[in-house]
Amino acid sequence: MLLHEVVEVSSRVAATRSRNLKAGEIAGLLARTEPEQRELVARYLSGSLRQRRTGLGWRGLQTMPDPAETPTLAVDEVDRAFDHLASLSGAGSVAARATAVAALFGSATAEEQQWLRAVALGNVRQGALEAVMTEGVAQAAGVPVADVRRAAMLAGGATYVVDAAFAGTEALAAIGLSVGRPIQPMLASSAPDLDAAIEKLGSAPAGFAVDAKLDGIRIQVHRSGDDVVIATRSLDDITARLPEVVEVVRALPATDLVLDGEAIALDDRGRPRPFQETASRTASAFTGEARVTPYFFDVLHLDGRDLLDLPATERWAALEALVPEPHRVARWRGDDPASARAFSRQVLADGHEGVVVKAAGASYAAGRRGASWIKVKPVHTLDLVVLAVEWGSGRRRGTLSNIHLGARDDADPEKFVMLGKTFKGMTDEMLAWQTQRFTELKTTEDDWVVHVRPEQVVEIAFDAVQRSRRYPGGVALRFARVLRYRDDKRPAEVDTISTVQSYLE
Ligand SMILES: Nc1ncnc2c1ncn2[C@@H]1O[C@H](COP(=O)(O)OP(=O)(O)OP(=O)(O)O)[C@@H](O)[C@H]1O
Repeated sequence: MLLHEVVEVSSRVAATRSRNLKAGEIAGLLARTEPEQRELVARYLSGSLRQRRTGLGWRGLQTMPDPAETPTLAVDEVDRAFDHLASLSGAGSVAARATAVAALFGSATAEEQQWLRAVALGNVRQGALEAVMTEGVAQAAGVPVADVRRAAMLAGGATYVVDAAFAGTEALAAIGLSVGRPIQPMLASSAPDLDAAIEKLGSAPAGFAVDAKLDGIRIQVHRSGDDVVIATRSLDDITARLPEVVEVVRALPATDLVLDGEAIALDDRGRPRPFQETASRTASAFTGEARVTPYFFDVLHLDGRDLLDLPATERWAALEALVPEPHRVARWRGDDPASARAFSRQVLADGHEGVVVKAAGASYAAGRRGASWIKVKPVHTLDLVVLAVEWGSGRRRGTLSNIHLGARDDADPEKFVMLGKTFKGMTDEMLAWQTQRFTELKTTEDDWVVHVRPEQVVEIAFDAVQRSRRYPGGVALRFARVLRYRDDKRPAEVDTISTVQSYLE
């Protein structure tokens, strides 16, 4: 398969708003791909490489060699070139990398160069969304989409189950949780307060739990013997960054296990430190010193047994038997709302960001945002995307400071509606980071506003949503401030304009 075809299909997928057409384009290409290249082509269509690291940064890709006139690059050649790039290290690697980049990009047409550059930097806008990819794979292989979806959640994404889908429904059904391979984490829906959350659970006969919601980073930990793998919410491998978590997990009395939890930096008295300190240990751009502590809230596999489909009460009992209390999330269990409320107040008094209410009878729904986990946070927050940023003045001269915020259009996941701006809540470290990040994402610049590709997700706290004629969504945020940049979320996952409007008083 020529790269050219993948690039063409990617741009057609990006150009249409229709989910059916997108899935149809993907299905069409996969159906005409050689079997041994299908998985790779699916990866490329989703905007990612097979190689987790390439050693390439935007500086090394700033200038491009003259493009080729006609497309001749094949996808397996591209894959081999990235394998080679990923293998370069040590003395002489800078020169070797430049040579390899020149060879690869010099054989690409202008359009292919653009795509290769974006994919190498993790910036492909037209990367097919997981849901569309799932549909495309199902269509191409002629199997039910639900079967592909289930397998994809357990395998870490639809692109990993392409071969199984083409082998048929039995091969898909045989895909289970495999220790060492992260699965899509279960997500929570939200409710404005505890009573609403309990009501949303419905008449759950088995009762419910209220967990402290720790404001750290999600960790999924796999252990097989002494081998430990730690993955983030977006399934990135951060094992090497968290040796103290590896140590805790190695000490547990089991051989094989998969745990779900949160890692967080705490102060001497056990209260959460500001989120930035946890982030400074886990985000690639920072090198923080703070020690983090793992707190687990679920166990998905234990010594040869998958626990995903068991009711939560049984998984919680297994967790209690396995993980000592200092490494478990504070949890209340029962069915009395008054006592749940008292626990929830205590959690907030201890400095945590909220609670997660969980149905006791529910299985672990990998990759789903369902009604079995419901989060309640007293501070309103939204995940939004940065659309543009303004050069700062005074003390902030020379930095990109005031960010323009966008919510997602309800109908079109690639369109964003401007909601307002904020320059509040940014630490000096964040300002330095965002100045570089938004320079990389720049599309155009006028006077003092730098417009950027809408790719960076930011979590914003606010006091209220007001009606406003100033912005196209008809609403504006009151006292919006930056809580953090979120590298574990994609723009297609940010809050929609109707979610923002639902906060109108
Ligand atoms: N006890 C807990 N149980 C489940 N999730 C928890 C718990 N404590 C903290 N969390 C965090 O809360 C998140 C659950 O909310 P959700 O599924 O909506 O993810 P999110 O979009 O990352 O949410 P948020 O931005 O509120 O952290 C988890 O991803 C996890 O990182």
